[in-house]
Amino acid sequence: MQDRFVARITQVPEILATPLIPLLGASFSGHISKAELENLIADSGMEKNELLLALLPIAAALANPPISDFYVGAIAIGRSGDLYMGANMELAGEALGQAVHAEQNAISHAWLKGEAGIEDIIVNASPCGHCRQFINELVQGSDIRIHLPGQATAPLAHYLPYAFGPKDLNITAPLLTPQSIELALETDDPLLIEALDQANQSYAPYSSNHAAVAIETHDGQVFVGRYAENAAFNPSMMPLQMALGCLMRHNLGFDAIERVVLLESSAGKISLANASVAALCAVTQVQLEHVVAEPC
Ligand SMILES: O=c1ccn([C@H]2C[C@H](O)[C@@H](CO)O2)c(=O)[nH]1
Ligand SMILES: [Zn+2]
Repeated sequence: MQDRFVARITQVPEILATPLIPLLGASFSGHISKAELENLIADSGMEKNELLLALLPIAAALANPPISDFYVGAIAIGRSGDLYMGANMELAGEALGQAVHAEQNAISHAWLKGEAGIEDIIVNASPCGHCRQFINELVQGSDIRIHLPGQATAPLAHYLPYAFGPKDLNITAPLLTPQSIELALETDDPLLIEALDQANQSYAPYSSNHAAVAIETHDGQVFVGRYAENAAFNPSMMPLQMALGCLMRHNLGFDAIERVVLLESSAGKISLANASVAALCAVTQVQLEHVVAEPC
């Protein structure tokens, strides 16, 4: 079991901790497959919703909150039935607006793994207004079931009545709808090719700035983030933060970073370069490589 789970596992009921511990080895990064979940239900004898809430201390253990020291854990359940954990990530020394909420990290985790819909979100603290707004941007967002400790499960519409959302801006394909953008770039650099592939799956209906970040670590691993815009603009999730969230889930420190590429469209009404440089400076001295690709 990884060190970060040692203290947290004591908060998990023993009937669940026993079958869970073998999953929390070195490679665990917050993903539990549907089959693994079914085994946990069978082995623990716990009811599913009770078990999901009982997993939250493990999700919270993925957090990196150097400013607040407040650990938020979230779990998104994809249409496939797989579980995707996420936790809050704060960038020490940078503007608070550069932080990522646990719910956003869990949702982006599911998106990066190919989920085209989310059925349930489980969180250990009441989701803030910004997260409710972010969830409302998702495919069938108002129907997503929200599970909180001590509360009856209710759809997002209960937590965000009279919502503002994509439809107000005439956008009919919400976030998680598979995207197939066609940006092109002449390159044989594998990191740029990965960034291009991810940018082509990014969600930018408001600015047309299809964008992605690819991070290479010293040991050659690659972590990616796609831009995910929100109708209310400010809750949008930046690709750099999404990729840093992957590093965090994989238990890697920011000192593992070797290269960072931001690739964005030449057709965008905005650029994420300045904001990304500011966020990146907070975590590493590695310089941002900024590449612009042309729509085909
Ligand atoms: O819905 C919420 C509310 C807050 N936080 C995080 C953000 C920040 O890191 C810390 C304090 O607000 O908690 C979340 O992750 N989700
Ligand atoms: Zn929030």
